Amino acid sequence: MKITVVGAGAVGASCAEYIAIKNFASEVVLLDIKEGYAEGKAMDLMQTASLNGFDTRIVGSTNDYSKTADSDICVITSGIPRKPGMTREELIGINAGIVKSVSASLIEHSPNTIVIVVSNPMDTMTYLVHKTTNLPKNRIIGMGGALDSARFKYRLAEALGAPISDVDGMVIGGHSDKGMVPLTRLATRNSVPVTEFISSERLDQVREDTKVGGATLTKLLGTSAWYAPGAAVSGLVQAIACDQKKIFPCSTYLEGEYGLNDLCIGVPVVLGRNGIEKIVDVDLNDAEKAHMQESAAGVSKTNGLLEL
Ligand SMILES: NC(=O)C1=CN([C@@H]2O[C@H](COP(=O)(O)OP(=O)(O)OC[C@H]3O[C@@H](n4cnc5c(N)ncnc54)[C@H](O)[C@@H]3O)[C@@H](O)[C@H]2O)C=CC1
Ligand SMILES: O=C([O-])CC(=O)C(=O)O
Repeated sequence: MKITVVGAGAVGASCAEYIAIKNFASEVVLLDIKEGYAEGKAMDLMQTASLNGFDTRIVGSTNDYSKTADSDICVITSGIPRKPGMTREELIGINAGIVKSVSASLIEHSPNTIVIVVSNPMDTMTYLVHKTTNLPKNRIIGMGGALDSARFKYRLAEALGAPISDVDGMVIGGHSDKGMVPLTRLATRNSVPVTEFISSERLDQVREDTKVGGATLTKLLGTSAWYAPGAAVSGLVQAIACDQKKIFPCSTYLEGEYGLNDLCIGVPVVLGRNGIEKIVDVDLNDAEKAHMQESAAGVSKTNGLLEL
């Protein structure tokens, strides 16, 4: 199993590290445009192999796509991150050009690959890959909901005073400060609805804290987060590589599902060897449907800024 990660920055390197530590891939190619940077990160990571007990070979490349040839899965993290006070949508001007050229180069060398898009604004970048490449839609996956759901579980556990392993919950919708739809109604603590344990006011606070999860970290760090994003990507990569058939909320191209059309947005999907193997239809109530519609309107507005 060969995996390429483009962008050897904070998220790309974290992603390569988690993939290697999980030890399911034979090779990870890290590629960056900055001279020597990916080679340096790859060497540093390889020097953790005997310490962390993995056999995955991590190879660095300065913009040489021949090294990525025949990758089973390609992850795109190249592009600029936001600074405190910015929205993800403000990154579109620079990142659209990067994602368009990187995806074309990747597919030229790995025509059968599955692409995971991470660069922001992620739903719009996923849509861009859908519109500008000939990959089938099951092989274009946007990562956002897996991370947002992990943050939701962190906030739920905090509010419940429970271990994170006891809580379950999912965030669908757009990967943006306003567009996320944390499904509080369906969140559980060991199968019991969380509403049995906390007030609706506290649950509203969990929802709001989850939605601004990325912005909160960006304010603290001066740039956006990387550990949880890297771990979330590695979860998707593993589900595909190991044909796990796990459900994650991912950004995918919708054609009528959830009443939405012609956009990529986060909905639950089954991930396996063929990428997105099924879109799971969750029965939403009227308020949740309205939040999804609002979220979709925001994503479509950003998509409208693309020069396609
Ligand atoms: N979807 C999600 O949940 C998340 C998305 N992100 C996004 O991921 C992206 C990367 O974030 P970080 O790793 O923190 O940024 P970073 O600045 O640490 O790394 C980005 C890397 O991309 C490289 N790069 C730029 N143009 C390139 C090109 N044409 N070809 C190859 N490499 C190129 C840069 O040299 C840099 O090393 C940002 O757009 C950020 O907003 C970050 C966290 C979560
Ligand atoms: O907040 C950001 O800009 C990066 C990101 O998407 C996240 O961490 O959720």
